[in-house]
Amino acid sequence: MTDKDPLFPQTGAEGEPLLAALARAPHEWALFLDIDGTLLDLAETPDGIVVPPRLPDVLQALTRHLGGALALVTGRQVALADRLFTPHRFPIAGLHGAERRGSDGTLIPADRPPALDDIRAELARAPAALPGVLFEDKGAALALHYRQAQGTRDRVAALMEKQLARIGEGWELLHGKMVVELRPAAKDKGRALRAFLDSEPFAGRKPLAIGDDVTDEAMFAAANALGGTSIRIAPPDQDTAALATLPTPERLRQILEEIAHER
Ligand SMILES: O=P(O)(O)OC[C@H]1O[C@H](O[C@H]2O[C@H](CO)[C@@H](O)[C@H](O)[C@H]2O)[C@H](O)[C@@H](O)[C@@H]1O
Repeated sequence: MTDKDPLFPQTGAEGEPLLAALARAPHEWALFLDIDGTLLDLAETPDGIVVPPRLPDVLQALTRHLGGALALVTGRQVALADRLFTPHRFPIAGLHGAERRGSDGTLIPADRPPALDDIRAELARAPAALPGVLFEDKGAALALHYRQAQGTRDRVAALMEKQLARIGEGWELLHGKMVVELRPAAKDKGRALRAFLDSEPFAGRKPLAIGDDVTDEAMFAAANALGGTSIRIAPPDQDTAALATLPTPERLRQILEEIAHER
């Protein structure tokens, strides 16, 4: 093991043994899965993602093996994620934890203050001034993507800083993968994971959190602190709180499918 920043204790360990441990004792574990860059390959645009045809059924089979203790934890809206994995609906935290639906099926929505509407209108005009930038309206959160206009990163960040100053307390900017998002600050993926573990059928299980991005770090830290573990889809030398890595979403999907078929 090399000396690491204490904030980022990852050892370069591979994630596969952790998933093997979950496969051996599914009644002991709760599985928390990010979507973009983790279950799904990243795409050039938010709408460009492709859900491999077998994936929804694989997740459904895993949910059964885990006694229902599988949740999606995503920056997407819950409604959008439901469409991705139709016909199945999973327990889920959306908008990076700002909205959440537990296994009883009740959605706790995110607050959507009227002040957000003026900002929505301004950000919707941004692509006209910044060609290649995409505006994503997520209802209670707003995002500007610059994957197709990487030279605009600083201008996108400055425009989003301006919106943050307008809306004031209780909001934050998240800098994800070629995206800047304005979202409610009070809830994050770590708090969402903790809320799932306070309820059935997650309670009493060890969390395994899998994500790929800086926005997943709170979830990794929570899983580690609660006696569980975490995997980041990233190169082995990535600075992260996750305790292990896997190289690609494709490898993760292969392993999940193997576990689903083994059972
Ligand atoms: O928490 P996640 O499920 O990982 O969602 C994070 C964000 O994912 C999406 O944006 C990212 O994926 C896009 C499609 O691959 C890509 O084009 C973009 O550059 C990425 O940032 C989504 O659009 C966001 O709303 C999510 O917050």
